[in-house]
Formats: sequence, C-alpha cells, structure tokens
Amino acid sequence: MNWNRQQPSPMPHHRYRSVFDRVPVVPIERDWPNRRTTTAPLWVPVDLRDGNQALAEPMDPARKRRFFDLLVAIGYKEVEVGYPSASQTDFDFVRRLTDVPDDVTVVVFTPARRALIERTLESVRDIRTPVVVHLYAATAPLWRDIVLRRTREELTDLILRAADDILELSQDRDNVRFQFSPEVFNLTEPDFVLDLCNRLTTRWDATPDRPVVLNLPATVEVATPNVYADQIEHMHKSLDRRESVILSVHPHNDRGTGIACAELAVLAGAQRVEGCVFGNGERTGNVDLATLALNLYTQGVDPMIDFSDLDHIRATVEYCTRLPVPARHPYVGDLVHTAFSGTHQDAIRKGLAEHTRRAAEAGVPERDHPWDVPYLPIDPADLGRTYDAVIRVNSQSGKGGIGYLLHAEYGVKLTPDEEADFARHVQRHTDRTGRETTAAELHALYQQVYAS
Ligand SMILES: CC(=O)SCCNC(=O)CCNC(=O)[C@H](O)C(C)(C)COP(=O)(O)OP(=O)(O)OC[C@H]1O[C@@H](n2cnc3c(N)ncnc32)[C@H](O)[C@@H]1OP(=O)(O)O
Ligand SMILES: CC(C)C(=O)C(=O)O
Repeated sequence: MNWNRQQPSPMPHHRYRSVFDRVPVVPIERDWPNRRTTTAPLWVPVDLRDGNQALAEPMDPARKRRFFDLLVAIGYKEVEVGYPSASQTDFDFVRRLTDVPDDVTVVVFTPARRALIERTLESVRDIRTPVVVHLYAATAPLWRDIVLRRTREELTDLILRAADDILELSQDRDNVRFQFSPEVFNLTEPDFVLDLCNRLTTRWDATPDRPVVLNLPATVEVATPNVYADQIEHMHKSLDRRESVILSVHPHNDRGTGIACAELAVLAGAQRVEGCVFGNGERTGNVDLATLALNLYTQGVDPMIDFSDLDHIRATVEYCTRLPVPARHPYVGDLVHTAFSGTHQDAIRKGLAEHTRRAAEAGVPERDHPWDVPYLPIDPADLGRTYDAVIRVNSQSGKGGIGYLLHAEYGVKLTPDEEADFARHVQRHTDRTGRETTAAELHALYQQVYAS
C-alpha cells in the first residue's frame, strides 16, 4: 500500500541552494552535542541599535532612555546603545548617557569609515564607564562582490585600517574596549574569517585583562542550527589568543530557529549572546533574549536577568518599539499559559491540586516547591502572572475545566456527577454560540440550569 501520496509542488525550489553549496563547512570533531549549559552566557541586548534600525519609526530619545533604563533595571550589564553616526538622534542619545552605572558597559556600533568612526568616538567622549566600540563589515563573498566590491585582500585592508583608526582615536581612553563583527559570518569562508579575526586580535592586542569581543553573526539565517554550532565550535577551537577573546554570537531568525542557533552556539563555545528582548529586529527579528533566558530558567539555571514582572517589561518594550507581542509568543504572549482544550484543562487542574498538596506535605510555600504541572512548563506566578487565565472554556473544553473555573471564580464546588451533567449543558451552549464562555457566563448558565 502506498501511504505517501505527496506530490511534487509546482514551486521552483531549483532556484535555491543548500548552505553546503554556498560556503565550505569545515568538518569538525564536534563536542557541542555532549555538552550542557549550566550557567547563563553574557547577554547583550541590541534593541537600541539592531532592533531600532528595524522599526518604521525609530525610537525617539525618550523611548530609548526608557528602554535603556528598563534593561539596566532588570540586570543587563552590557547594552548596545546605538549607531551614533546614523542620525543626530542616535548621536545625541549616546552623548547624554553620562550617568550609566559603573558596572554597565555601553556598546556603540560603527562601520569601517574613518569619518563615521570619528563621530562614534565623539559620541562617547564624556562617558567614563566602560565602553565597547563595535566595528562591523560584511565578509561573505556575495557582499564582498556586489555590495563592497572588494577582494578579500582589499576588504582585509579596509577593516585593519578601521581598526587602526579606532585604536588611534581611543588611545587615551582606558575605559574603551573593542569588538569586531564579520557580518554574515555564517556565509563567509572559514579560512578567511579566521584569519581576519586573528589579525584583529593582534592589531588590538587582545589580553585577558582587555579582551576583544569577536561577534560571529548569523546575519541572515541560512542553515539548520547544527551547522551554525559547528561553525562556532570551529572558531572556538581555532582562534588565536582564545583566552583574550570573548566569543559572541548574534543570531537572526529567518528560518525561525534563532533560539536553537543561540542555544547550540553556547554549547559550542560562545560566551556572549546578542539579541533583542522579545526578538524585534530586521526581517523576522534578532534572537529573542527573553525566551533564551527563560529557557535556561526552566532548566533550573539562573538567567541572571529578572523577568519576574514580565508584563511590565512587555508593556515597556511595546511602548518603545510600537510593536505588539503576539499572543503565542513564548512565555509572554497572552495565551501561552492558557488551555481551552478539555484534556489539557483536566491535567492542569489535577496538576495544580497536586502541587498544592505536595507543598503542604513538604511544609514549604507553594512558590518554593519544585514545579511539575502538566502542560505548564513554567509557573505563571514566577513571571508575575496569576492563574486566572490558565483555564478558559469553549466548545473544546470538558467537565474538568468547567468545574475548575466555577470553583476558582465562584467557589461553586460540583461533585463529579454534577460536573458531567453541567458540562453537557455548557457543550450545547458553546456549540450554539461558537464562542468562548466567560466564567461569569458559566455561572449564569449554572444558575439558570439548576434554578429550582
Ligand atoms: C547587519 C547590520 O545590522 S549592519 C547595520 C545596518 N544599520 C544601518 O545601516 C543603520 C544606520 N545606517 C546609516 O545611517 C547609513 O547607512 C550610514 C550613515 C551608515 C551610511 O550612509 P550613506 O553614506 O548614505 O551610505 P548608504 O547607507 O547608502 O550605505 C552604503 C555604503 O556603505 C558601504 N558600507 C556598507 N557597510 C559598510 C561597512 N561596514 N563599513 C564601511 N562601509 C560600508 C557600502 O559599500 C556603500 O558604499 P558605496 O556607496 O561606496 O557603495
Ligand atoms: C553586524 C552585526 C552584529 C549585525 O547586526 C548582524 O550581522 O546582523
């Protein structure tokens, strides 16, 4: 019997090439599949630069400042604050950042052009706290050939001259460190990008006390995450002065696997991750730092960032970016802690009751007891949320969810037989209306049905 009846699609897939035909992927003895992540990497939000450049209306200074203050308040210790040579707004915002806490590093982003480097360094002239000057240039062949129109040698020359300019213009500034990003690292020949990175750490004289950040972006995501992990592990194992380099990654999300790329890259040796708090950024966005942090949290690892008031963080980010967070967004979306379906509701209800029972038995507050509730990978209360939205009723629901809601909202406790009977009435009602039934409507229906 032929169970596979799929037909070739009419779409011209022959126009596209596998990543393995676009860039040499060095075969490596990979260690990353056997590793575990037990500590948080250094997080660097780039919302004020990469996120900002993706907005139809870039943030005004007030919005930028509000975003910056939020990032610092929740625990980020390094923040990319802008592209100061891009606009007067960006420049002025950075110029005014003279009250940054001592333990927070600001990163400023610049292309490899002397005049723009001068402007960038001018923007941080009065900042006494740590500063990273972040130089970027595209290194992948497609960009070299058609955008920059330079050979490998010419591009190396351009980048090293820019590195020298940065060195010269910051020579009396002890608080300045350096970062380089070979843009579209993931489509760049490994020998070329390795050579370039090594030349930069030599030129900038990277030391353990004054490490250079080498940030290897998947500027446009083009491969499955294991390929990116291999590329990162190759660099991790091959770079000169490794102990004087902070190896950083900067995934985008074109294939929807930015999170996986970052997680595997950390296993592969990356120490630092750049992204945006809820994944804003060019096209499908930068990697989502909130999801990455909370993924760690749900493995029992301290993310080192405080997401315990997630709705406040979300409201601030939505205000600053003018972009709504979708209902299904991991951890923070309106519907991510909600079950409409009957068997899930039943499991959650039993799981919550069992959680309460076990905590009491152990003699610890419920908020301290290990969390193990079916279908809820995280306790909504840990994110500052209530259990109000955990169960909602429509035609997909069953007696368990209906009973839970009536009890939780109105203190009406039904016996199992009563629940089963009332659920039949609710089912008829939800089938007829086709809508969700609120707790209030449920209660009204209950009173109507059992009035006498
Ligand atoms: C992956 C990333 O996120 S990279 C960051 C992208 N972000 C931004 O572009 C936002 C801010 N940018 C800007 O405000 C402007 O692009 C500026 C001020 C930097 C430059 O503006 P303009 O001088 O008008 O140039 P334009 O925007 O057209 O950029 C194209 C030029 O930059 C060159 N260029 C591109 N990247 C780089 C780089 N990293 N270093 C040096 N030159 C570069 C291109 O080759 C091109 O030069 P050409 O005109 O000689 O062909
Ligand atoms: C140049 C860098 C860091 C970048 O924004 C990207 O490649 O997406």
